[in-house]
Amino acid sequence: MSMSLEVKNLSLQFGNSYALKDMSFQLNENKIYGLIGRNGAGKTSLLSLFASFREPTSGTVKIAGENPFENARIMQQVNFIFNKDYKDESDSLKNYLESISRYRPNFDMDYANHLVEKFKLQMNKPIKEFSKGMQSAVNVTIGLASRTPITIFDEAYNGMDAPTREMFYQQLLEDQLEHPRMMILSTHLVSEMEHLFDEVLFLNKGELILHEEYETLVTKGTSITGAAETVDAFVQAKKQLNTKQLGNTKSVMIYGEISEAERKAAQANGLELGPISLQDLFIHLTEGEE
Ligand SMILES: Nc1ncnc2c1ncn2[C@@H]1O[C@H](COP(=O)(O)OP(=O)(O)OP(=O)(O)O)[C@@H](O)[C@H]1O
Repeated sequence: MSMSLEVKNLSLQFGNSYALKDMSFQLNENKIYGLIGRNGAGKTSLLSLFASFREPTSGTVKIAGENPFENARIMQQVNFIFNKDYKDESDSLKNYLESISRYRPNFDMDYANHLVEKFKLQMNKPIKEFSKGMQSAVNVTIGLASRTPITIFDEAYNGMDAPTREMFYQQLLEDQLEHPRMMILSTHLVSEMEHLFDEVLFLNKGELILHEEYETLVTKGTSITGAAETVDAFVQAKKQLNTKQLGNTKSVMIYGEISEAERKAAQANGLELGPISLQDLFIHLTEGEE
């Protein structure tokens, strides 16, 4: 079964307000997608439609060509990892992992044990007694060890400290090499996660404002620095994201292709061209009036 995920003219309303507006895109198997957006942009709403937690108001989601809603065969192919509330979970981690392994056909218990050791979790302790960061490590262990063809991590790092997050990223990349699957990672932690992404989707106020390969995206963002008039002349026909000026020196972030001829002309005119980070692109492409 080919694990593509196709979204067409998708909208989701809560009452009169749109959480998602007329979105269309396609995701393909075995790639890692970064789903990036500010608070309230619609990330969880979108992911909950993939996980069949609700139905769209209009438009369609198709997974492997089928509507996933109340479709057990398709839902077995999707694993939605979110910040679950474990306050009533008195099962030990060991029992909990065993019960999950029964309905996740690719679940690898040896690998789960390896992750439990890496994350320094106690197998015999009730999950409700774990700290917040440890509960997130439990979620990540389940998400990785289940090896589900579509694995979704919705801000799965919640409460994890920096070394634990780093371990998560490293395990994810290593396991993806051996057992490729489609992964969707929603996050605000753009700078520390960007190295994971094959493709990036930016959501802003319920709209998909950009879907691009990571490598292409970062080459499209450029900072232009130099004498104010020369910078102004160069950027006037470009999409400008942010401007800073100190005396007569100006620096403008732009987004878009720059031809080799333009690059040479800019340098001949004394302008400096530099890369801008995905974090900067995120901040400046999604800012604006609230
Ligand atoms: N159950 C709900 N009822 C009403 N409105 C909702 C509901 N769930 C989400 N919304 C609204 O939909 C919009 C998108 O919310 P969503 O949780 O999808 O954003 P998000 O990008 O995941 O945000 P965050 O990064 O803060 O988790 C917000 O305006 C939110 O208030």
